[in-house]
Amino acid sequence: MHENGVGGDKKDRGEEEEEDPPLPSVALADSIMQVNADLRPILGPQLVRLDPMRIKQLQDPQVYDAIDSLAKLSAHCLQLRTPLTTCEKLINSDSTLYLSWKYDEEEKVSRLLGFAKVGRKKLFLYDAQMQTYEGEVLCLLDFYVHFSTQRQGVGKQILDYMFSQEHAEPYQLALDNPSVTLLGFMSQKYGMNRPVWQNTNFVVFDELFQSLSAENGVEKSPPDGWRRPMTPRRLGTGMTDTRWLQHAVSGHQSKGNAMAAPVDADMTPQGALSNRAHQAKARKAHILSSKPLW
Ligand SMILES: CC(=O)SCCNC(=O)CCNC(=O)[C@H](O)C(C)(C)COP(=O)(O)OP(=O)(O)OC[C@H]1O[C@@H](n2cnc3c(N)ncnc32)[C@H](O)[C@@H]1OP(=O)(O)O
Repeated sequence: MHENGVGGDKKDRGEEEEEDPPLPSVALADSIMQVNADLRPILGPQLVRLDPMRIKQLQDPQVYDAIDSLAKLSAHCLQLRTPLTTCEKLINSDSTLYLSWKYDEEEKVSRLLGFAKVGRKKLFLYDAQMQTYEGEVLCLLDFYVHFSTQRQGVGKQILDYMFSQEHAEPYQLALDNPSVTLLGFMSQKYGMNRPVWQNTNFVVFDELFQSLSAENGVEKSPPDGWRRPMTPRRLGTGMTDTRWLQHAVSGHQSKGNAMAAPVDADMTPQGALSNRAHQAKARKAHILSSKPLW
């Protein structure tokens, strides 16, 4: 987690270039996100907002285990050694978990389908013209839908609910080191197809900066907590490219990559297997070598 709010070192996400153990089988993975109880009295609706206080109040080891297990699958999918999300970490954080789950009346079990973890972070950002911005941004820190349930609309339901609860629009969301799948999802489901990579590995969308710029010749005032330097500093040539992760992990290994979104996913085995920490380093090296910063 990035307690300093500026992206942080990827080491704290547990990213390693070591080989990971094989993915759990579908049967095992199915059983670990399942709770043999009716969680309706505990969780309430099937889309639920769990802030740290609410998670603490759950006081239900079965629910904690199920959430932790789903978060482990998320980490495994992204080739991270350590999960980004655990109930214990959540209780001691200022992040919020949005959880989708359902009760199976026939089998009398509750199943966790997916989650999104978000938090507000103070970020230092560049737009595509290398103007600098500083502000508190809603960040998507971990997002996963169980692989048996992907591409059935659950992810969109979770984010729609999250946006309504956080009173935010999709363009106001920053993505923490997103996968190609997530970039495709944001493009396809929310029309967000102009990502601006930050050297902290966060991605924001160009629309965020557009929303702050002049409209009809009138400068819009920035939202609360935002400031833009009065004299924007121009760095280098003043231009930067939209950068895509060339070899990013593209969702679950058992799923196809075809999508109707303009995302340049690498389909080679090397691309699929290489991990995001490596790409982040390569991208940073490219930025530093090709664009003089001062
Ligand atoms: C900041 C971070 O958390 S980065 C990590 C993001 N998480 C991951 O990449 C983990 C693996 N992927 C997932 O868990 C899920 O696919 C999520 C969370 C990205 C999306 O959840 P879903 O329930 O699948 O989303 P939903 O069904 O609403 O939308 C599906 C869209 O997502 C994208 N998508 C989902 N899975 C895939 C895939 N395997 N290949 C390509 N695109 C995909 C596509 O745009 C797809 O639209 P389409 O099916 O019409 O082509």
